[in-house]
Amino acid sequence: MIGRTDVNSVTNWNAPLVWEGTFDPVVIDDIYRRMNPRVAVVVLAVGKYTRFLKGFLESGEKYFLVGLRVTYYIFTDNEQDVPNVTLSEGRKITILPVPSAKRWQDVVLSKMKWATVTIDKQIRNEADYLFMMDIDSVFYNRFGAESLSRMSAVLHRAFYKRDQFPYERRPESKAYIPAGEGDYYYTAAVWGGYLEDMYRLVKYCYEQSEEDAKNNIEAVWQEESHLNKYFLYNKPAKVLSPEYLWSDYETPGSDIKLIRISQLVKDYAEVRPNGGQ
Ligand SMILES: CC(=O)N[C@H]1[C@@H](OP(=O)(O)OP(=O)(O)OC[C@H]2O[C@@H](n3ccc(=O)[nH]c3=O)[C@H](O)[C@@H]2O)O[C@H](CO)[C@H](O)[C@@H]1O
Ligand SMILES: [Mn+2]
Repeated sequence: MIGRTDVNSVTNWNAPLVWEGTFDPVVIDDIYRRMNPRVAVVVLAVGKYTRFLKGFLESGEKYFLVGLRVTYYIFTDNEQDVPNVTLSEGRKITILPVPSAKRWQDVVLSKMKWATVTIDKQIRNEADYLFMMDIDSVFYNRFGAESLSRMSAVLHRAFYKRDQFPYERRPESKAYIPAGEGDYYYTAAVWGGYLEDMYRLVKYCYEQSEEDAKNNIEAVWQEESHLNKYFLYNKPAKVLSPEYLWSDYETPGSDIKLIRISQLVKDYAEVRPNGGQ
């Protein structure tokens, strides 16, 4: 392995910043397969978003933590639409019913509530690591054990080359970050870590957004704004490059050697209950 000289492979707080070429997949896989951790993946598929389940699960079986134990926790208001996907050994699906919603904003915020409640009730006894993921995504390449840590966050592809970030700037919101602060902007569409650390964080996002709701305010990027505030003051143990969440809307530059997951192109107005971006 030669390493990389065209990108930073460490953050300014000395956490690893993971890019293709900065780790040896064979060595990492060997270490983690011996430890054999149980990994939970929490996804919501509410309303028309059940259409994304098939592609997500089938590609996940090909590329996501292959050889490790994975349970997909699918929160949906439409159980009948969950496809029958053949899973590899040691992997399973758990379906959890949630109510339908009138606003997409309520769905994305409710991720934090359902994750908190279900970790308490069930997942705590079934997993060592937990990932939160958007369902409108497909795996294109290896997303392996190099992604695991106490807390791993993914750089948002639209902001990793910038120094201006779309944080919540209204002091009235719990997600408020003052101007001039902040080192990175992370996506809320993929993040993961040790079960108990993730529990603390999803609960934090849930409670902060509840506080905001009481004060009649909603953070500019919903749960993503609260997540970014948490990570500003509680640095992730590992940062994953935008390889770990790209988007089919955009062609990557030469620093992205491969795309591991990508968000699909979708008709926002058609797929969301209340339309809109
Ligand atoms: C790449 C990225 O940064 N993505 C973020 C961005 O995503 P997107 O604009 O891609 O949001 P989105 O429409 O994918 O919604 C996020 C997720 O919520 C679920 N869902 C949403 C609506 C619905 O009617 N039914 C349903 O199941 C589903 O799992 C979906 O993947 O903005 C969202 C809201 O601020 C979240 O922060 C996402 O993580
Ligand atoms: Mn999405």
